[in-house]
Amino acid sequence: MRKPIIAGNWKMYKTVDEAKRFAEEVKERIPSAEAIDSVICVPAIALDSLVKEAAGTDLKIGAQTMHWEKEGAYTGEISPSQLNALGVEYVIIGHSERRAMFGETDETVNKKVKAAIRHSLHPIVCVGESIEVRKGGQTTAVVRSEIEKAFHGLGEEEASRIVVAYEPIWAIGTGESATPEDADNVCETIRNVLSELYSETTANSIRIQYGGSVNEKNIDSILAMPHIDGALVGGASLDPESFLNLLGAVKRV
Ligand SMILES: O=C[C@H](O)COP(=O)(O)O
Repeated sequence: MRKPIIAGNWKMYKTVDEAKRFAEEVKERIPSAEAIDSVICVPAIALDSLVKEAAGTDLKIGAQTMHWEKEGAYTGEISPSQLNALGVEYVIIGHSERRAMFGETDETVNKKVKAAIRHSLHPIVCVGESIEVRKGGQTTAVVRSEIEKAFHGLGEEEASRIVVAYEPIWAIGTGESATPEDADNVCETIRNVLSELYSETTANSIRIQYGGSVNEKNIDSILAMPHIDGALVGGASLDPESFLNLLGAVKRV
C-alpha cells in the first residue's frame, strides 16, 4: 500500500555536464511512477538542468539541503521558494553529513521540514545512530528523539507527506550495511514512534527508507523487509546502470 521510493543522493559528485549525461542515459528507462518514486538528489548547481532534462519522464529531482527562510541574507544558502521556482520536488533534510559537518541540529531540521511542507516539497528526513550510540545500546532512544523533534508541531496530513530515511551513520559509505533484519527492526521502531505521535493510518502511510552502503547486491534483501519502503543510496546511485538496477529491485522483490 506504500509506494516504494528509491532516491540517489549524489552528495558532492558530478559536474553539470556529467549530471546531464546521466539523466539522458537513464530518463527513458525509469520504471513507471505508478509503481515507484525514482528520485535523484543532485548538487545544487545541477538542479536547473536536471529538472529540464527529466521533464515529462518518471525521473524526479531533489535537492540535498535547503534553508528554512523564503529569502534573506544567508550567503551560500538555497531557499524553498527558489527550489519551487526550479520545479524541484524533493529535498533531503538532516543528512548525518550535514548534522556532523555543517551545524544541522534537530531544531533546524524541524524548521526545514516545516518550510519544505509549506512549499509543497517532499522532505526526505534522515535519522540514524553513530557507532558509539549503537554499541551503547542507545539506538532506539536516539532515533526516537530525532523523529519526535523532526515531526514536532506537524499535523497528521503534513506528517503523511514526509519520507523518513533511516541511515545508521556507521553504515554510510563504509561498505558495511546494516543487516536487513537490523535495519527493519529500527524502521519498525520508527513506525511505532510515528503511531504514538499520529493515528495508525498516518503512521502506516509514511514511507521509511533504509540508507547506508546499499548496492545492487544487497538491495533486494533490504527491500524485501516489511517495514522498509525504499532506499536512500549514495555511492551506488552515481552510475547509470547501477541506479537503474537499484530501481529494478522493486519489481524483483
Ligand atoms: O544518503 C545516502 C547515504 O549517506 C548512503 O551513502 P552510501 O550509499 O554511499 O553509503
